[in-house]
Amino acid sequence: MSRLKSISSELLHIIDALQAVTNVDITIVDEHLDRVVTTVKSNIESSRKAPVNSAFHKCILTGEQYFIENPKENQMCLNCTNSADCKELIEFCIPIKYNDEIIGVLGMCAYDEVARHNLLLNKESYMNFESRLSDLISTILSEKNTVKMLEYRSSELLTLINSLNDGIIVINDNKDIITTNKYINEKLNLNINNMPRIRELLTEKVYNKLLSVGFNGEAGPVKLNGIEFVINANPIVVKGSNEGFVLLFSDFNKMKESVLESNRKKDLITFDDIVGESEPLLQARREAIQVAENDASVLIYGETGTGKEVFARAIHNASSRKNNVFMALNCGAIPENLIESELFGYEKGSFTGAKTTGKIGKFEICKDGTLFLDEIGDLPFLMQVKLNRALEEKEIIRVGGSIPIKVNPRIISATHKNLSLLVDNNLFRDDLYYRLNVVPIHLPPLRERGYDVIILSRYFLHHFSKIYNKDIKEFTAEAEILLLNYKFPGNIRELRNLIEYAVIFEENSMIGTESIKKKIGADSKEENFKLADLTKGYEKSVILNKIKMYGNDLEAKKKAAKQLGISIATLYRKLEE
Ligand SMILES: Nc1ncnc2c1ncn2[C@@H]1O[C@H](COP(=O)(O)OP(=O)(O)OP(=O)(O)O)[C@@H](O)[C@H]1O
Repeated sequence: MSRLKSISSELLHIIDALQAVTNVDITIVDEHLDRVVTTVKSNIESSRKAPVNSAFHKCILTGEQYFIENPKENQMCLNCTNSADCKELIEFCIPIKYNDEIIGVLGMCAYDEVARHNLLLNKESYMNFESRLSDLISTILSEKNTVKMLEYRSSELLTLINSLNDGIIVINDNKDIITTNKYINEKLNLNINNMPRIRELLTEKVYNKLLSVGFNGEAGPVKLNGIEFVINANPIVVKGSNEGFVLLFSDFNKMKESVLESNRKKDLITFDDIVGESEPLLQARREAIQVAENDASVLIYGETGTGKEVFARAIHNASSRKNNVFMALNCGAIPENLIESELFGYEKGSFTGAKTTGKIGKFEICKDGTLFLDEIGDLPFLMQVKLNRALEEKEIIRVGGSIPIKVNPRIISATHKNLSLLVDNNLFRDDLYYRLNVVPIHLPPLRERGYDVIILSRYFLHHFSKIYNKDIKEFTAEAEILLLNYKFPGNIRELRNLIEYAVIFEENSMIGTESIKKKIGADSKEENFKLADLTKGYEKSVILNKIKMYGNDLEAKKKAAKQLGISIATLYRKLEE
């Protein structure tokens, strides 16, 4: 549709008014010569296109005005396709411009002598009318565009809020419901023709909570129509004044479920995923399996990278809480002033930098799940008091809030520090220590796990070969000896990174010492690689391999020793070297 046609009703008003003043007939055609509006009553005149090569046509082509006093004889009209039937006694064509473009023509035509006389008399003033006419039409078109844009934006917004998987309720300053989306209508059985007031929809407690924060913050979870919602209110501010509020209703269980889902996807770790056969690891594994079933607090001791979080996840996944959330918080990695809000959440605006909506803390998110507090030895003293109180009373209060919230997460904590020493030196509260240390589990460092280094190395080799699409299936004997002799201060994490590196850079079909040395060369001590040490390490790995094959009891070990042609005493001595 041409631009002029899109404003035809407005144009009709204009030409009616013009005709009343000028007493001449007025026609407006668009750039295709289609008549958009006309005051000419004759059906034939008003319905057909303006003729080709007419003054209208030329006006569109040139953008010039044409005043034709004697249409029948004028040179201009000679080629006009309508010249034979033309009934006009005089004609004046003014181009209509919009953004410097000719989008049509306004034509004034007289069909009787009185009108002709009128037009002639006012010729000068009509000639000056062009720019005002264009201005008028530009204004109408711009307004039309704005309205169109607003209509588009509003249906765009409506489509957007209706496609959300959260509920939206918009209320005005009087707290009347103005707009709702499809989701909340369905979940709360709302009828758009008979909306309750927001106060009737929410519980009194939640309504008052939102009111107390000026409908600019979070409330809930609240059960509405059987669903638990967390409500986030935000003001709609127009030129500095509050015109209403948008309330976002999020399904609390879905929020929890999404954390669960990401946990599940990330690593559904079970005890079967804990690789290793050394006695200290098996011992820790046995204890963890035993304690997993009940809700006792577990404190896992171990150096960095020994698998404390892996154990915590395996315990959670073997417990009755496995279908609830598991969350980890590294108490040593979070600035002291943020730990409390991370653990307990905060109300809107409780501190500089706090989100305007407030935030749920980890305690609340995994209130029925497991909270893993890593590096618990780094928890600031004041937070130890608060944590102890939360565990004792099974409730928390958000930072900046006053309402107690019931929570009951299982706590698994971990540390690489000697907590009882910290307690002796008054650096860790004893009451919290006893609460957390119900079942202590000690994870051995890799250097005390003997042949596990090789088992883990092979496990990671297989894992990364698949990931990097490499056909590397084993290590050379020298590479295994090198691994057995290295001390791995970063434990399993370091070993894992080392094997990943070696898989990426190895060009042969077996991982050799070169790829490994490239990574640990700087950290490893030269003497580790003296021939005597390498031989010892190799002997040990061969013996451990046999033990793995025959078993760990005395009879099996005797059999292994016989196979290797050494006495049982030599076997033990070589294992201890
Ligand atoms: N028994 C295991 N079998 C396989 N992989 C393991 C095992 N234990 C740990 N890992 C891997 O080693 C890395 C370190 O493990 P994790 O993060 O659990 O250690 P951590 O003791 O919690 O470390 P930190 O004290 O630094 O937080 C991870 O990549 C983990 O997947």
